[in-house]
Amino acid sequence: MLVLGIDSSTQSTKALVVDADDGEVVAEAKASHPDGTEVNPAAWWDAAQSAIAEAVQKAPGRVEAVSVGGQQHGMVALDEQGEVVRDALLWNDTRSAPQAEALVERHGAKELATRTGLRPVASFTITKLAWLAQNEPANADRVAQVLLPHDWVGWKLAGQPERTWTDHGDASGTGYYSPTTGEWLPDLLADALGGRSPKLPTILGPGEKAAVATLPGIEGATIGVGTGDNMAAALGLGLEPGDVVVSLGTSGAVFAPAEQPSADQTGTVAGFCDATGRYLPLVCTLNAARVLSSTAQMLDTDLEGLSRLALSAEPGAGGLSLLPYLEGERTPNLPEATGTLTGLTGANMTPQNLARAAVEGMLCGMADAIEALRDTGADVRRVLLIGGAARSEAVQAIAPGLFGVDVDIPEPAEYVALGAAKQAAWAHSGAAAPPAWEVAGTRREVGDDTTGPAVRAAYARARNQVHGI
Ligand SMILES: Nc1ncnc2c1ncn2[C@@H]1O[C@H](COP(=O)(O)OP(=O)(O)O)[C@@H](O)[C@H]1O
Ligand SMILES: O=C(CO)[C@@H](O)[C@H](O)COP(=O)(O)O
Repeated sequence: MLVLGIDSSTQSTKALVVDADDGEVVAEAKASHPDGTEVNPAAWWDAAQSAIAEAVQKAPGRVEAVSVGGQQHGMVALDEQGEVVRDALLWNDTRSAPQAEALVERHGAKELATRTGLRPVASFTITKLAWLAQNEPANADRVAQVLLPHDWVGWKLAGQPERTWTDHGDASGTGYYSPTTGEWLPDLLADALGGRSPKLPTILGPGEKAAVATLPGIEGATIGVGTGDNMAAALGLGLEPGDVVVSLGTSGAVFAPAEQPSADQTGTVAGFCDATGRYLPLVCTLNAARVLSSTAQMLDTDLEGLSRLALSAEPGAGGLSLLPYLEGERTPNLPEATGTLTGLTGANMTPQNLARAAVEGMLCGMADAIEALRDTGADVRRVLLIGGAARSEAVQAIAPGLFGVDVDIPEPAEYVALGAAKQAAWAHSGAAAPPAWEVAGTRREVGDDTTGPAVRAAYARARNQVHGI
């Protein structure tokens, strides 16, 4: 039996057709999304249709089930007719930072963390709705329903039926959901939206069937509940206790499976749910893969060239440290920040050192995130490195020393789409648990580079010097 997994992430939609017996990928396709932090969801739908049509056309048989993993938190506001009220504000749009602060002031960080598992930052949906209410009240008046990106794409696959739905994983990134009760918190939603109370999607359980597809090429296929992209990656990787994932896409996301919900009132660790009925504490930065592509552009080279340059420099980049806050930052919470390069001298200002500082700077943020997870009780026995920038040889070689732990690099693959495919197979089977597919070709890089702590200390000094933290 064939199943289809969709990853509707920040930069693109990926579609994988997978053999449900063993998880083998038999066909795949990809279509780009526009740049920017506000996007008309129609662009995701165009990309989904194109990637699905191509993948299905290459597939050796009929697709029986489909599921969508999507970039988390994006605000998809719909009117009474089901039309989008305005472009979606994405997880990496920082305009709602003042509204995040105001929510914390009004309710208190402890109360919000206890109720929602989160301390609001600009990424979370609730702050975007508060921004809408304050800045575009006429649009806020038209909001009849709020969905997340994966909810919306799944609903389009089903031909926009009366019922909308979501899952616990993606719901846990809104700021108006309780990970402890598994229910919406409509009072917080109404509070953010200036007293307005739009409808919310039905929250379905992890392996449930949500609907049936109407899209030509996959008509009649079972639609699984879908989830956030990080929850889908966790499902695709089949994580064990002691595993921590570092996902280097547009965002740098670090997460680990957990049996209990978490509530970090400092806001470093977001207390999300996963896609299996458990939990997924997660630390996220706004600056990962694009730090490397921007640096490559600055050095007039490509991503392979950047990797070669970085590997030809000494650890520590001759004394350069890059604070890579190119898009502002979420962790640490510095929405207005820009990037900073410190330690420049006439001798160290080489392309090699600049390339190395970019890779080290991005990875130092991930190393801090691993430590933050450890501080909340996560048992870090190995790190799995995934996402677009995990394909970089320099990243693969430099990460273990900075993380101070062995790093496993699974065969480069689309683990979000694979997790979505697994969820589709689960929904179609009606089984109590998802299928256990093996992750292909994992390679280990050993974390025994003794220069890592000094590089991290230099990075921490630079951050303290520039931002006082
Ligand atoms: N070999 C590579 N080295 C560094 N970055 C890479 C490499 N291959 C892909 N990328 C980067 O990965 C990013 C896309 O990763 P992906 O995980 O698909 O992102 P997202 O899920 O946010 O859409 C792009 O920014 C791209 O430049
Ligand atoms: O905001 C978060 C997690 O809280 C991001 O991880 C988004 O879910 C986007 O993911 P990518 O497109 O970068 O994979």
